[in-house]
Amino acid sequence: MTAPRQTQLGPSHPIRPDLPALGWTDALAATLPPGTEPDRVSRVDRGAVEVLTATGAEHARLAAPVRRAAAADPVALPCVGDWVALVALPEGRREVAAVLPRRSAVVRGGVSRTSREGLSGDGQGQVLAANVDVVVVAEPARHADDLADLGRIERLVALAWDSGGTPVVVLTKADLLPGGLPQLLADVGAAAPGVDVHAVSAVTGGGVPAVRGYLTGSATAVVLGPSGAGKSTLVNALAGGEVMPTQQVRAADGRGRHTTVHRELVVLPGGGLVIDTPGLRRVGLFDVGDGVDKVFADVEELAASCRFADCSHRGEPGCAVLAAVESGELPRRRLESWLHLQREAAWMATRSDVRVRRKQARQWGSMHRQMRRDGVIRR
Ligand SMILES: Nc1nc2c(ncn2[C@@H]2O[C@H](COP(=O)(O)OP(=O)(O)OP(=O)(O)O)[C@@H](O)[C@H]2O)c(=O)[nH]1
Ligand SMILES: [Zn+2]
Repeated sequence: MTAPRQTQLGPSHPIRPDLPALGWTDALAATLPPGTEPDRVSRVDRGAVEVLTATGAEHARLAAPVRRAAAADPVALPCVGDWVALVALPEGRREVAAVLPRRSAVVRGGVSRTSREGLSGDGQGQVLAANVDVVVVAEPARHADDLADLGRIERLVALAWDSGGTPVVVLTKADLLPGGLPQLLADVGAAAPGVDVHAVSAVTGGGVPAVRGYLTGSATAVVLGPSGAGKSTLVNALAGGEVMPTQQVRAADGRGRHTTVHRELVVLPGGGLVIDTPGLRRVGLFDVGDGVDKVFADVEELAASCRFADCSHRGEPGCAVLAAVESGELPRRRLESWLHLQREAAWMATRSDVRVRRKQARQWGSMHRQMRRDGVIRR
């Protein structure tokens, strides 16, 4: 967190006692437009958000400037975990006048219909969660006959690093793989160097306290992973009760929808917050930073000692990366995964317009100026 700045808040925006528990800080308070009140988005529905208040959840519409900004760039849409500035409307309802600056955001690309190699053709991104401290990458230790998908873990951990949060890999359903766990933990550790890896089981409860350990104070975690990974089950285990319906429960109620539909922010009774998300199918990189380099730090190090600085690691003489593959030190799968994600990251990085707009969306200043022009807020 940057150095908190003391601000003078008028009587129109009193800070309710529950806000710090939701993660409200002096640094955020310093960005709150005059005449507005802060709240944290717990859920997003088409064109409206649900915010957490001292007395429960409240729906709020988006003010015109927010709608316009989102039409130009979906990244500007308020998202679960966002802090928003609300203005009271005459009819007693409240409206989202601005999205406050995000200190972290999990943004995925590749969500548009026009795609090239499965990547977003128009460079638009989608914010999956905002203001998270920890990004839990949930991957089943075992799913049917398959073991955890290391490539999917590498991709999601790269996305997590680029969010500004700290990735943590959680291997779920550990009870389904009693004998093979130590080897799998070692393999996952090698696929995500420098990242904590935990095995959890909702059946035995094992590993859940370790995950809860990340959620002290007002820390916020988001759980990402494929459908059926056990994300909602994990959120319930963390909350110590059925706050999110799981696939099992949804199947039992016979309503036909077995997966989580909304991203939702859950306040944990013992402190901390966790965001449950629907299963992810395709996740493109978007806000490309050094996430891929971090996930493949070991391969980057090897590549630094290739004979040619521009080695493509495809067969040049003196290639240290291929030598490591041949000696068995580096799995070929990991080399392919690295090359693939590097290509994708390079392609996204050429979309400079994306980076510029992304930065704008992070900065609330432009939206604030627009709101003043539109008379949504005074001063
Ligand atoms: N054996 C075992 N089954 C589990 C465990 N965790 C979850 N499951 C089961 O796996 C299924 C999927 O769990 P969910 O929590 O609904 O999965 P999800 O990741 O939230 O799925 P989506 O909502 O579709 O994204 C359910 O039938 C759970 O009972 C576990 O630790 N062990
Ligand atoms: Zn090489």
